[in-house]
Amino acid sequence: MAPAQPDLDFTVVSGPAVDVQHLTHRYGRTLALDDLSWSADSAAITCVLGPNGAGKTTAMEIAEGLRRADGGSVRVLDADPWSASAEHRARVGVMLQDGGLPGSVGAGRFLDHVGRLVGRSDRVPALVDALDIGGFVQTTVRRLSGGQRQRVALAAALVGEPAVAFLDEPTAGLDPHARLDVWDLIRAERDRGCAVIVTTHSFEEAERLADKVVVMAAGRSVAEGPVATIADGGDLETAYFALTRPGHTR
Ligand SMILES: Nc1ncnc2c1ncn2[C@@H]1O[C@H](COP(=O)(O)OP(=O)(O)OP(=O)(O)O)[C@@H](O)[C@H]1O
Repeated sequence: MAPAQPDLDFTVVSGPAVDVQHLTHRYGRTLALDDLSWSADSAAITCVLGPNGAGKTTAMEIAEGLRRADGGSVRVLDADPWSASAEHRARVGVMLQDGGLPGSVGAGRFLDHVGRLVGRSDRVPALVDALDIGGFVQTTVRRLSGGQRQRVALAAALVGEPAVAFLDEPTAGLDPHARLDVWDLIRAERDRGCAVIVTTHSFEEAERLADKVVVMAAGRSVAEGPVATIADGGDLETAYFALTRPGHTR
């Protein structure tokens, strides 16, 4: 459960940390988002589930301020992420699906660089420890395994102690130990007050982590709520298949 009193000051934010309302987005003739609405609270983990192509990454990119929606609105920490200030962006952590890390830089050097950039070098050692990065800090990013690279990308997303963190499939391809480390870290971020938004294809991950689940299909939200509410006495997997089968409507 989320703690009642997070230790960060979020007094400037009223309502949800992330509020997506009636978003639409097209890529040419592909309708990627079709009247999508959902929200995510501070001090809570929101897991976004949905089939390939459901629009999860598109919605995240819009909320991160990397892409502009065709219609609808998105508010992150009470600001429009597309036109938000540098100060706002510094409060938002982003872990992209393909990492976006510089290949020729050592993992430790890269994290040190990001830590200095956001003025939180002090956070780097704890993240290196929590994600078991110590064994490969000297290795250049391009020589890291996929799972190691992912852990570095996650550390980089969290080093600034963000108020909102968007994590796109943070545990995909990780070994079971690393996955537990990442889950513990995500819970710790939630417990200090962060709104953590995680896209995943893992029912186990959603069941173990989520304070709230958003199920997307064909560019829309087809269910939103705690796992127990969505599963409705059954399991999440069964509910998911019923909600996301082709032709399903709310
Ligand atoms: N840059 C792009 N150009 C054209 N079409 C795109 C682009 N990005 C996404 N799409 C299309 O938009 C739709 C939504 O894609 P998106 O990547 O948002 O889905 P997703 O739910 O994140 O999928 P996955 O689970 O595979 O990561 C898909 O039909 C996809 O082919």
